[in-house]
Amino acid sequence: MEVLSLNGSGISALLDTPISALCLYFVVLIIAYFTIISIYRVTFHPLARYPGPLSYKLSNWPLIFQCIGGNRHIIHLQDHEKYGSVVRIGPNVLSYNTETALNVIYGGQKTNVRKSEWYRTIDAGSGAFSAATEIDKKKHAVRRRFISHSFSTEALRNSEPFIQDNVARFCENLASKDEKTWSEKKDMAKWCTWLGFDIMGALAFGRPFNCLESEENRYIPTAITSASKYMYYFPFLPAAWLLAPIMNSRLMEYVGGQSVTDNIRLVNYAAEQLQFKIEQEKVDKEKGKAPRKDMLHYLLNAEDPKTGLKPTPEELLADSVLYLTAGSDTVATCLAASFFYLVHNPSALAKVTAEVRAAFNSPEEITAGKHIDSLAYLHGVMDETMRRCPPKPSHVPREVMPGGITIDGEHIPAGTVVGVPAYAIHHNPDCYPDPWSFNPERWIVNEAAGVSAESVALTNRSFCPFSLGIRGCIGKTLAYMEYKITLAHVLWKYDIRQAEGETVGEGSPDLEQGRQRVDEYQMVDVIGVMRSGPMVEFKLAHH
Ligand code: HEM
Repeated sequence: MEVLSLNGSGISALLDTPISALCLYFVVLIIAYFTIISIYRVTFHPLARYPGPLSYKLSNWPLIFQCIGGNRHIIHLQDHEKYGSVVRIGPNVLSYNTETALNVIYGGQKTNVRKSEWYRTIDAGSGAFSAATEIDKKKHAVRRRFISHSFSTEALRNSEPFIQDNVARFCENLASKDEKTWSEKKDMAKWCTWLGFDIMGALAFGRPFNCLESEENRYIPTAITSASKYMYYFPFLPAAWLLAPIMNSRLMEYVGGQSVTDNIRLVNYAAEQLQFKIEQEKVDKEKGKAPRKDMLHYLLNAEDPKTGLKPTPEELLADSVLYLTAGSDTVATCLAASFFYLVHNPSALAKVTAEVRAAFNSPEEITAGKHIDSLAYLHGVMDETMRRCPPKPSHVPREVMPGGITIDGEHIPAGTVVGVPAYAIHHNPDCYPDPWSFNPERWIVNEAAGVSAESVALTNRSFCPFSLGIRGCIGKTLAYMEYKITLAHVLWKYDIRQAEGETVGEGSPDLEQGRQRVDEYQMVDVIGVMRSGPMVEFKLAHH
């Protein structure tokens, strides 16, 4: 009774307090809370001794603005240039740019990290984690086994005709059949995007998206990059995981604008493709017809041999979105960037063209396999492009698990988020001497030209466009296959050049710091990459 009466008097005292005084108490409480947190973060926090700008140590808001601004990769690089090989880029986040850190954080199967909380909200619109966003290591192992069927040797073999067919359409659309004249200029960012998307439509869902010929579905690749922007910054918002259930709601659309709308359109589009594929499989089965063996076929029929589990409908949707996004835009970025670097580096263009034309007598000979794999300069061009323009240029963040890990000789406590931004390490002169030159030769051992086996080994050890280890890209072999078949076909068939007077895709002295190199392909970092140009002309080659 006494307690009740005390509470009663406490409540009545509270009710008697004027609103203005209550507001004041509230404001004082909030200020006190943030002051204490801020002091803790810069003094007693376990990461307090790591260098970095004060604003990064206090909150994640600088990261949020970097994601929205599209310059995160440039800022990471500048921070490393200023503060050294390890920088505190958020209250709880460390960024590294050494090859040793890269291999400790991502490399080994047993590395003591997992994907960070940042991944938790990305697939909220699908109602389940995708294989790429599942944080729990055991659950991820099951999901990886599900999707691995889509990337098996058999699946890759089945993929090649779909790739060849789309590459042939790509080549036909690039130039007229009149061999005497140069074609109209083409914006290769757009054309490579449409190609990447058409290939993924055929490979994943068995459905022609026809972006190379028709406007109808071209809004989807645009929606992918726009939606990425939203998914990029959203997880850094305070209590983002609480907002996850309403991530794709009308309210968020109202607050977050076009990129939220595009995220909804993307998920709906993937759901439609998935439904189409499910029905197609049903009809084929009823008719006793062999199913079309595309990536979704393998996923729909996946069963984990260890647990007997099958993907749930929500997981199928999340992985459909994943295939659509991870598989199309990445390869498209690399292709467009290769065209940029080739037309800006005539000697590299001449060498790779000569290599491809000497290797094949006709386009029909350009197939996946040992012969194309042996073209060292073509590989050098692809790897050098991905070094300069990694399609995921910033952190793919990992959280240290209980027990901590040791990075570059220092113990990092559990709960810390760590990562190596690809763009920063790919331009670290300790790993890549003369990092701002486009130099495919650095990937090819040639003692006479001063490229030693050790330097090529370091070049490879520091290379991470696909990330590494058990959470690295499962589509890497497929991506290389698409990439090299496309480049080889175009270079075999056409002479190419940058359209006269065109600068689309280049940096400029008028732009902000980090975007001033004219010969660097400009990326807007939105998890993936938004890009424009180069503007390229084509002419049939003489054989
Ligand atoms: C040049 C092209 C590509 C690049 C640079 C690339 C890059 C990456 C990177 C960096 C990751 C790790 C992401 C993270 O940790 O957050 C990743 C994961 C993944 N990629 Fe790729 N990717 C490419 C092409 C593809 C293709 C063609 C596919 C096919 C659909 C694909 C499917 C995946 C999947 C399913 C994962 C998640 C793997 C897992 O967590 O187990 N990627 N990719």
